[in-house]
Amino acid sequence: MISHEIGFFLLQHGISEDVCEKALNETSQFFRRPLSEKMGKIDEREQIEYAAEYEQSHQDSTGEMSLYGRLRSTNPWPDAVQPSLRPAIMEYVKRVVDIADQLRESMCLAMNINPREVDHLFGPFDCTDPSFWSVKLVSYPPVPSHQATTSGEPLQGVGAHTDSNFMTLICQDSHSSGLQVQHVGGGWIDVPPTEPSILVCNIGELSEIWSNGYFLATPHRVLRHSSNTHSRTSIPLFYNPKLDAVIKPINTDGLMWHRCEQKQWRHKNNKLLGGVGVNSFKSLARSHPNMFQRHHSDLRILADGRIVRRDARDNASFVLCGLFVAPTGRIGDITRNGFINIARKETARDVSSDPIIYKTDIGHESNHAWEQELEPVEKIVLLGERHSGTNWITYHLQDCFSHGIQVTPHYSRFKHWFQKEDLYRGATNSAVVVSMFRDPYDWVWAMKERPHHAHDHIGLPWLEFVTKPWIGHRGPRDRNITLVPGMKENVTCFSQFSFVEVMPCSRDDSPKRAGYADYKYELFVDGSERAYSSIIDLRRAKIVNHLSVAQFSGTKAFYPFRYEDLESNGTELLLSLLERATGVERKCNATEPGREVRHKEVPKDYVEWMNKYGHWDVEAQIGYHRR
Ligand SMILES: O=C(O)CCC(=O)C(=O)O
Ligand SMILES: [Fe+2]
Repeated sequence: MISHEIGFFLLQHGISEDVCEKALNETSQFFRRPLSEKMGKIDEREQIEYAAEYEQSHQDSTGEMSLYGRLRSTNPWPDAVQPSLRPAIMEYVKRVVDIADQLRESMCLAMNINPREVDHLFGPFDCTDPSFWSVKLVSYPPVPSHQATTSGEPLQGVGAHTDSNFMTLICQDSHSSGLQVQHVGGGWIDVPPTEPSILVCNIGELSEIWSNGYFLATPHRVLRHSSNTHSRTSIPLFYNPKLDAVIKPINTDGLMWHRCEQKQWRHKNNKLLGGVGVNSFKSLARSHPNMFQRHHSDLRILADGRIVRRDARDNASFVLCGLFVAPTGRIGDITRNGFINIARKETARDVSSDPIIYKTDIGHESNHAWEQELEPVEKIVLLGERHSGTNWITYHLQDCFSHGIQVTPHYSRFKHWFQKEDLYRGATNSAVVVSMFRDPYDWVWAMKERPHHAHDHIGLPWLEFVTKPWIGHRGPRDRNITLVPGMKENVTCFSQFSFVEVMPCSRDDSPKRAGYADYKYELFVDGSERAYSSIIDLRRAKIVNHLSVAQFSGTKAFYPFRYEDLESNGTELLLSLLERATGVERKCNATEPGREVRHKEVPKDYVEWMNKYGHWDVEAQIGYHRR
């Protein structure tokens, strides 16, 4: 066995080739059916998943059903549209599970242990408590010509991941390629298309736990090559011990091998879980977060992969896989804790009330979740406009977390500015973002008193300040840019703004003024070179923009907070959310609750003006209302 560095190998299996071929043919026939029959929609890959069937739900010894016990269910086969699918796949599963049983014996022998010592962890195929296998029928559509890049770069089929189960055996397409395995150096090795007489085998995380690292779960991915003219079909069989089995490391003292370093991509929160049931349930929740949320709305997954019942606080708001999901499904629902729920776009289609995925599903969603699982959280980012308490919180968070993770006021741009998803793509792959807001009456007044960056607004009486268009002027450098044809369109200004997004564009046109920083006015985010008509409109756009950061692909968790709540409730909630999301333990004390926030003393007619002209629909999304 050579699975210490790369847990992948090809196996000449000896089952009748007919069995694999039939299963592959039935699978590709199924995926050629019209969408209505497949009950899904095409994305990077289409998949349909079946698992070991159980007669009835299982009660554990305490009389209460374990949470993962919900996995015990039956499979809805598409017998009505393709009756030949079920027997072909079940025959395949049975034969491949048998091979997996034999491989498991070989693994025991390789580690000098008696195979009979682990028999109790696995169950015969046809019994009431079988080994918990699952099988995926997968089809990766070819790259459509309009998506093909000129360089022929492949598209993603499945992002890099390790399998969480014990061992995976795959009968795959003999024509179309795509599967790749990562070697310890980080590069990728192609698995060539293989004949049906071959099974591609790979070690899963449970084997890694069991063998104490002797066998390694190895990252792999699937690419969609534009050279593939047909869909690539594959049928991974995920072999597992019994659902109730708990896998513990064996004693490997007598074994000699070169132990690989823990891979960098394994985030410390992505713990290897030895319980087969909890591990499988975690995998389901992470691969299909939306569906999990829909069918198990009383549960939630913690950052470390454990699934628990919600407690009272979570009824207000919770984080699933780094996404904010509103229990009410509404956007901008403010909770007592002072943070808002933002419902992420739903990409999953509805499934029946069946608690487990046995229907065609969308690959995209699961790919995304896998990537999240593999990428460590890189940084805590703090965003917020001027005068929103961001400095205080940045220092506090640096104090608490810098020993374990970077805390920074920069995301795609510095904290105050409009954020843009496609800037620095790749540079920030996984950030936990804290976005701060301040009471609109106090914020506008504070800006009036000290308009950082907005030098043309210094020293104005309040009415003039709030009604003056939010616009600056360009300088000689900017004017030169406009004189050169094509330059304005191509130039990049400071903070990665384009020319039409900021005034001025050139750093030389942006003088500093003591106490007011450099001169800079942001224009409309839509690139029309229009200015916001006042600070109120700028504020509205900024709130919308900073909330949209929750949807950025690099945002793994998003916590909007009102400055006033942090002051009066203390920072305990924020710190515990960040600990959960990053896995880094704080080295500081939360601030004490009970600090009174004193609002600014402002004239009555200013309040009336704000009541009349503030954008209260958007303010309500972050929990601010008319006085
Ligand atoms: O399609 C394949 O060949 C592999 C798919 C895979 O890695 C998975 O579903 O875990
Ligand atoms: Fe896999």
